[in-house]
Amino acid sequence: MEKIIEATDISKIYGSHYVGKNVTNNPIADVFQAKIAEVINKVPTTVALDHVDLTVHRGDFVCIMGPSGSGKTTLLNAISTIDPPTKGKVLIEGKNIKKMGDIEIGNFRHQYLGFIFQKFNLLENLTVFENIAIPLTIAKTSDKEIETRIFDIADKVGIKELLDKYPTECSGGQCQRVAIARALITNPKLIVADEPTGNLDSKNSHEILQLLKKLNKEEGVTILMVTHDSMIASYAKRLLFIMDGKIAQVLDRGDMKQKEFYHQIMEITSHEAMELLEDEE
Ligand SMILES: Nc1ncnc2c1ncn2[C@@H]1O[C@H](COP(=O)(O)OP(=O)(O)OP(=O)(O)O)[C@@H](O)[C@H]1O
Repeated sequence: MEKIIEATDISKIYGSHYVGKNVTNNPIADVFQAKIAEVINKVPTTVALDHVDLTVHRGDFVCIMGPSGSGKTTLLNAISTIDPPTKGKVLIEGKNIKKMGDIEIGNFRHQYLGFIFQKFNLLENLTVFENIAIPLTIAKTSDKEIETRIFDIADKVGIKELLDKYPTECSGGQCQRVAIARALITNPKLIVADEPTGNLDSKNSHEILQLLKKLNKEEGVTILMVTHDSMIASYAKRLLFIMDGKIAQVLDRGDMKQKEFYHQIMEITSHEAMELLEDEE
């Protein structure tokens, strides 16, 4: 199967160690540099990702779960060009993202990736139509094509009647559908979703996941999603549990029914929760 993402041995270290180099031949500058090193090195380093390997194939629906601070968002950002890893290699469609310049990264994101965030990130002074059109306008797509594509995608995600409204006139669930339409409008190879239902109630969360599932099944859209919610995670085909920056466990759904998969996920997450509880006296 075709590989969309191949991340090999990636690590992310925040607050890296700085060594002042006495290369200036200027004693005042050298003292100044040593002082800077001293201050910077007081900031503790965090190993947010620790030698992680991850491969995502075309048509996958992968979910990343794990406790708060375990490195879920860092992993998502590291493999989606938002914040590259400190060490290791990330290939998207065979292209090494570390070797790209800013302009190339911008074009690459536009061409290959669609982002969905918890906070929707819609522009409030633009209509729903205009919000979805943003990526196409930037790519100088003709007005006629923009219209055709927006009507098509609006139909697929169920927001045809909202196109003339402003985001402030839409509900949370509707706003997330708009954000999904905007993410899909360029036909990206990969949808990257960070807690896409974090701002929604459970009914809307399930509707959004049904939509993502349908897009994955019927349109072959590849999805990589972070969630802390076991029920939401049970929509995925593969689950990665991350712990202290490492992939601690991988769970494949295979032929399992969603309920059965959910029970397996619950078993793992409740075990984690149990470890946080103190024994009774
Ligand atoms: N920009 C940053 N600078 C320094 N440390 C950071 C930065 N971003 C994240 N971290 C640290 O890296 C670790 C992983 O953070 P990350 O946001 O990936 O966790 P997470 O699993 O997504 O957490 P949550 O579920 O709470 O959103 C944490 O210890 C966090 O404090």
